[in-house]
Parts: sequence; C-alpha cells; structure tokens
Amino acid sequence: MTPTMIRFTKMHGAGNDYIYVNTLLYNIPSPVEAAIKWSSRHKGIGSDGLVLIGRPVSADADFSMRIFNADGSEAMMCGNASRCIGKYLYEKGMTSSRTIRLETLSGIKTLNLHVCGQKVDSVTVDMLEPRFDVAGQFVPRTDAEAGGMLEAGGKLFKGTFVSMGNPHFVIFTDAEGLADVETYGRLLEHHEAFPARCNIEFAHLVEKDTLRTRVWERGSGITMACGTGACATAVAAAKLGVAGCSSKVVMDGGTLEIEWRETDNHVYLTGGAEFVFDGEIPLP
Ligand SMILES: N[C@@H](CCC[C@H](N)C(=O)O)C(=O)O
Repeated sequence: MTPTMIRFTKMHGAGNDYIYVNTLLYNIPSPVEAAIKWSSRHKGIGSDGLVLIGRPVSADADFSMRIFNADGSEAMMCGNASRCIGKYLYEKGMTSSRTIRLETLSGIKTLNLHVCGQKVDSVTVDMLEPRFDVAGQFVPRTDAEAGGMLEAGGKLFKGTFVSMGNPHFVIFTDAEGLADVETYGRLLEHHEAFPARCNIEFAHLVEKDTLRTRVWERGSGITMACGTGACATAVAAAKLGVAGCSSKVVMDGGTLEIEWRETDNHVYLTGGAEFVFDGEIPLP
C-alpha cells in the first residue's frame, strides 16, 4: 500500500527546532509515534519535537498548537514554537493579521508579530501569569516560598520552581556551574519532587539584567534554547532580586527578551523565528 505522505516545515526559534505540520491539511493519527520517529537526529528529520498547528476548540482563539517532545510526551506550552507558528501562519498566507490568538493546553496566548516588509522579524508572546505552586508539577522540599534544595547525583541544587504552563526548576550558579546541565539535567528532570518531570535551567547573571542560561528540556534533553525556560529564568531572577523585571536571556542558540509586566503580572517573550526547510515524509 502507498504510504500517506505528510508535508512538514522545519523551523527553529533560537536553535530550538521543531517539525511543524498544518493539521488543517494533514491528519496525524498518532502524534506520539510521529514525534518519536521524525525527531530522531539519525533516523528521522531531526528535531526537538513535533508541533501540530490546527483549528482551535475555543471561539476566542484563531489557531491551536499541540507540542510533542522528542520522546513523544505532550507538553502544555512551548514559547519558541509559539513564535514560529506566528511566522508560519503569516508568511504562508494563513492569516494577514499581526495579532494571533493561539490556543494551547495552558490557555490562549496572544502573539504580536513584528513585521518588516512581508517578513516577520520577531514575535512577542503574551505568556500569561507565572505560577509558583502548581499541584502535580512540584512537591516543595522545604518550607521556602517557591523552591527548595534537591539532591541529584550526590550534589545539592537550590532552585526556584516556576510554571509557565509547563514546569521549570531554575538553578542560579556561577559560570562553571552551567556545565552541570550535562551531568545533572536528566537526573533532575526525573527527580521525585516533580511528579510530571520537569524542565531544568542552569542560569548565571553575566551583567545587569542579562542572564546566561543552559537548559535541559523534559522529554528532549539539552536543547539550544527554551522559550518557557527563558521566561522561568527571568521570573525567578526578578523574584530573587538577581535581575529586574525586564531581562535578556542568552541561551546556547540565541537571545530572548523577557518582560514580567507589573501592570498585568503577565510575562512577555520576544524573539525571532526562522524557517529551515520544507519536506515530505510518510506517516509512521
Ligand atoms: N522548548 C519549549 C518547551 C517545550 C516543552 C517542554 N520540553 C516541556 O515538556 O514542558 C519552549 O520553547 O518553551
């Protein structure tokens, strides 16, 4: 039997790369299987995961996003993919609006497209409010307000738990400590303090309001950037007084700008988005 071919677009935001499929045109019956197979760096397209763009359930949204990590697990939110979807929808002619309401598993996020000529230069995403106390995402180990000491691989890590829809644990360290992402990232992702596993950020203040961050993503391992992780880092830094409410987060693959706005308590994420290539692949 001839396999069903699916057209996809590979994109990245600050090096965080995903495979995008327009499910208005193509049905993906088993996204978990597709995410695992297609994300493989050696036997697939190669990516940090799979993103499905679709029709929203809510009348208040224009489009929807579903995001699957490279291990097939589904996440509630993805900051970098949201920006890429803004560019995808606008530049592929699926919308002419520069404001898009995107339905995600963690609510409707508004994308503001910054357009120059016909191209989307960058996108600002209203990531809504950060949370510090999500049942089912984090079991605090101390009576600290939002965070605690966790032991992994014989080492103690003090971090701050921040949910941007999805869970993050942000550890402030010195410059050398950023390399801990390689040794301890996986162990912390699976720490018993995180019933739903966790994304782990190792962050270091390099200059005023500029944070260098490396990330271990739940379900994908080390990635070149994480949008929700950048937001979590900036929020944790502001909460602890390490940085102000607007900061730059420098990740392995690029820099993202974050503002935690006092007026509405929302976090705004700004950064670029890039096309890599289009292709066709059989359904698994
Ligand atoms: N890369 C993303 C986050 C993707 C999901 C994450 N790994 C999770 O499981 O929560 C981003 O840019 O936010």
